[in-house]
Amino acid sequence: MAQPYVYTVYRGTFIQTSCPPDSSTSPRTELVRNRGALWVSTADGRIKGSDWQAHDDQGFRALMSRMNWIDVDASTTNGFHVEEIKVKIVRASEGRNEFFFPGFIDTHIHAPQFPNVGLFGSSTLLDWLEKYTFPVESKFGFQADQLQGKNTLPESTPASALRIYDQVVARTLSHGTTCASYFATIHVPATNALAALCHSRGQRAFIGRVCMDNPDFCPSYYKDISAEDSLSASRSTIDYIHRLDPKGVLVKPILTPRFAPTCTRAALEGLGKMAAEFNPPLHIQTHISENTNEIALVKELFPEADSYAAVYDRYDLLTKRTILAHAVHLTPEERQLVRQRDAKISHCPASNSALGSGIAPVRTFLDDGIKVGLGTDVSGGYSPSILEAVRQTCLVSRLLGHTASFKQSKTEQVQENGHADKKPSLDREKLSVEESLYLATRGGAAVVDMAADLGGFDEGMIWDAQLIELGSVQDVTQSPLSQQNNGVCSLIKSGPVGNVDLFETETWEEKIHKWVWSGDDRNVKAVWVGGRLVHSRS
Ligand SMILES: O=c1[nH]c(=O)c2nc[nH]c2[nH]1
Repeated sequence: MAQPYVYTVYRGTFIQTSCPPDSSTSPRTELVRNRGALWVSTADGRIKGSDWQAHDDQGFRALMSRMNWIDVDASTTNGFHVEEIKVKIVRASEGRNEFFFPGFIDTHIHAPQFPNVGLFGSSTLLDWLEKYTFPVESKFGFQADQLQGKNTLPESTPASALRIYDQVVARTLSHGTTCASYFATIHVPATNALAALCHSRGQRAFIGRVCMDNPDFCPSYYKDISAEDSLSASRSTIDYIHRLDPKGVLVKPILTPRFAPTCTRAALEGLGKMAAEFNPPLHIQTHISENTNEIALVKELFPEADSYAAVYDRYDLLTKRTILAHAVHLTPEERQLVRQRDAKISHCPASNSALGSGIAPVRTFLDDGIKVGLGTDVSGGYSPSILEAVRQTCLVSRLLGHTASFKQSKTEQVQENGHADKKPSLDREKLSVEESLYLATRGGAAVVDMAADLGGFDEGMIWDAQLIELGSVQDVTQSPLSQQNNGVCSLIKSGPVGNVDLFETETWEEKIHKWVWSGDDRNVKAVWVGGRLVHSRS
């Protein structure tokens, strides 16, 4: 039987990001590396302390003895003294280039679209929704005609839906995603099942039942019956999640008007009121200004509003707990409104490229003081990996300054104000690896309103973390080629992991760059959420 222990003590290298990549006046975002020990309470999963002197065996022994700790795996029952505190030790190997890194936060992902990963052809947002997305999401509940003559209750969930939800949670965990803000579907039972799966697998999650009650936009086979029905269905998932996790330790509800075109005014109004009813007010997530045809449609559907952002604001849906996905084409006035309301932006570069939506001006958001995190946006996005989102964030930021619309907006600013907002320079728009990693961790934490708890290794933060293994230089003495002579072909335990090739000529910062550009889930050796081991690569 496992022996109880008070702390888990993590030993090895810890890497995290430092200051936010906002404004030219603040210091550059950097990676911070510490070597030593950090301990986490098994009672609440929070970081209780660290000792960077304990980076070698002598320093670690000194720490163990100073703290009166005893290794639970090395101790025997009769060797234990009352005053000793039992700890479990988890070690990151130097030789294998292992390090602890904060868990990734996916601020925008559609769980039911997981079967469509990689399927989007050459569609753009509105036709993609019709052709790929609504059909796959509609299968998460039973239609009335499917129920006829069958012994199936309308409140049940198809087995295939449960399988997909289980798969998406397992897959994102394996990529180091410790927290995700999920869009589910309109179906209450399946949405509740997603919440229960995250809870049992141990992934931190925001779960949103999607509201879509506008009969003029939503397909007849996939829509809420009415605004009233939409609100009461949302309320029932909220109640369920509050019963499942009363303190919201791991799983929380999030109101999810899909986007303005799918919602009637009555539904938007009801959702804004519902968010404010709770203390603290509920989180909200939606899409905004992803695609130019979508923006034109919103203008047509809501002629009374000055802008797309103003539609949400009108119904009190722009709050400090609101996550706005995409925001590719926001106007300066909309950005100002978003900033005033302290609403947050989920940047989804893979999806924006895949659906040809455009390039979001992340540097401008940050200059404006808007908080930004990263989203995979499965399945507009083709990958469930936030590491891929980090890569794409860097890449698209290098192209932004070259686009005609970007150059045009800067020219217009000069014509209007006599100067551009910031000196237009191609380099200015570029986001570095360090900045993108910041957005994937601390940035995401701010977007889900948990900046004090997640995204780093500060004392008091929750241990949501991943153990990354880059591997080592290929050991030629172990290669099958070198062993041909004696006919032995043993398993190679040294050498690279996945696609990351190291030559030991790299600085530690360069190793991180190699991880970002060439790494994947093969490099994720273990993942913890709230101190609980929730994934390990076997
Ligand atoms: O990328 C997106 N994915 C969606 O499912 C969606 N719905 C509205 N707007 C959307 N954008």
